[in-house]
Amino acid sequence: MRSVEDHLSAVLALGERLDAEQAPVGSGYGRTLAADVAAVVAVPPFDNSAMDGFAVRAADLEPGARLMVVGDIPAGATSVPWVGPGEAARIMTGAPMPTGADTVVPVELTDQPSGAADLPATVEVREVVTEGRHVRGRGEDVAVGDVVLPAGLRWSPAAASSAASLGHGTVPLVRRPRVAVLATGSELVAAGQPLGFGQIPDSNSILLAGLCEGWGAEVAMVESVSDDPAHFRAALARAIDADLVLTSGGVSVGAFEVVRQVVEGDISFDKVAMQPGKPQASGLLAWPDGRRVPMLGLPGNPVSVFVSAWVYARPLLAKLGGWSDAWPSSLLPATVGWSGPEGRRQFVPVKISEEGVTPVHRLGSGSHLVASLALADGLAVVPEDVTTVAAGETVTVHAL
Ligand SMILES: Nc1nc2c(c(=O)[nH]1)N[C@H]1C(S)=C(S)[C@@H](COP(=O)(O)OP(=O)(O)OC[C@H]3O[C@@H](n4cnc5c(N)ncnc54)[C@H](O)[C@@H]3O)O[C@H]1N2
Ligand code: MOO
Repeated sequence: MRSVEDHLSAVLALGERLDAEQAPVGSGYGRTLAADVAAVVAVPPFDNSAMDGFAVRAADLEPGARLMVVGDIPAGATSVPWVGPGEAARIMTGAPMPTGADTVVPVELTDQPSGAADLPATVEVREVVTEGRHVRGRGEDVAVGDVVLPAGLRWSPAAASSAASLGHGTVPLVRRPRVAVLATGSELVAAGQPLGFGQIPDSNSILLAGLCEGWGAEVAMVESVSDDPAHFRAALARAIDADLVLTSGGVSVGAFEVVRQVVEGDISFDKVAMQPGKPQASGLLAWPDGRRVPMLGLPGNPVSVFVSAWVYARPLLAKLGGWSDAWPSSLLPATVGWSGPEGRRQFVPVKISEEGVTPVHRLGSGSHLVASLALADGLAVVPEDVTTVAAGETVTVHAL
């Protein structure tokens, strides 16, 4: 049997980071910045006032000083007056500093009323401030040419606002990986539809599509197909634009394993030393146009799908999309004991609480226990050579 690490290496070898394209700064959240972004304008772009008040010369300031008001400077003003000795200009927050002035006295420290008021002829300074106070200098945050956003940054609203402030309208973002999800099984019925004998609701396609979207991929196609090879072949042909094809089911050793029947050869079928998730298919699909596209064939059992997606699909998508595949873990005590298989790494969906971790189902890591998955906020990992976990023992737990 293949180790989890060996299978992960094989999976990660299937793809490279996708190309980047220029995208408007206010779009593409979750995608990865492909190149360093430097400031093309200074931040702030000009000396401006940090307060509503009066721009003055510090040399004129003393309690009770009365200054001549020579102009009004709202934010957005395209010209500014000259402020000479003994003079002041009314100025608003964000407005450009007038030449001659070096300091701003907030309106509250003068004899003038706050709020909408006519421009006064003179202003009396009641409280003195130090030279340069309340002036935001050009480039004091960032100078032109400074690299502020490093390549590899995951795009976010904060990054977008920063890029806009640095003078950019577009930035190079790695293309979002497009995923095609194909759930196989003749027993599958769409969610909410009545079940005939032997039928079950298709939950895997919903699970995989949602997980991939949450990790930052674009789900380009979600289909449920029967175990008829012709149906599966036709569905695969519709997935031709995907960067990753994810299937569920049909990879084991039964008589009607549709995924195996259609793609074995290009795709390899392996037994991986993990539970759940033992049968795994992976490889490059060969499209008629000559392109080779990664495919992961996950086992059909719902918990196997969940675990396999977290352990293999998530890092491969991270590699395609250019973002980090870090998966934080911590050591936490088990609140109850459980057992696991010998020679296979066990992944147990758990609930994390103050006391420690508790399997979300009394049957532990059983691969068909789909209903309680929703309660899991962690995946406990029990090493291959450990077959029992006792209450109070610590286990490694990944956050979900
Ligand atoms: N003789 C052996 N039989 C099996 C072995 C083995 O080693 N020898 N391995 C078992 C393990 S472990 C797993 S996991 C499964 C994987 O089988 P498949 O990937 O071929 O999956 P299916 O047989 O198609 O389905 C398994 C199970 O999951 C249900 N299922 C499938 N698709 C969905 C879906 N979209 N939504 C909800 N549930 C789904 C399906 O009805 C089956 O109950 O093989 C074991 N057998
Ligand atoms: O390995 Mo299967 O994935 O136990 O259920």
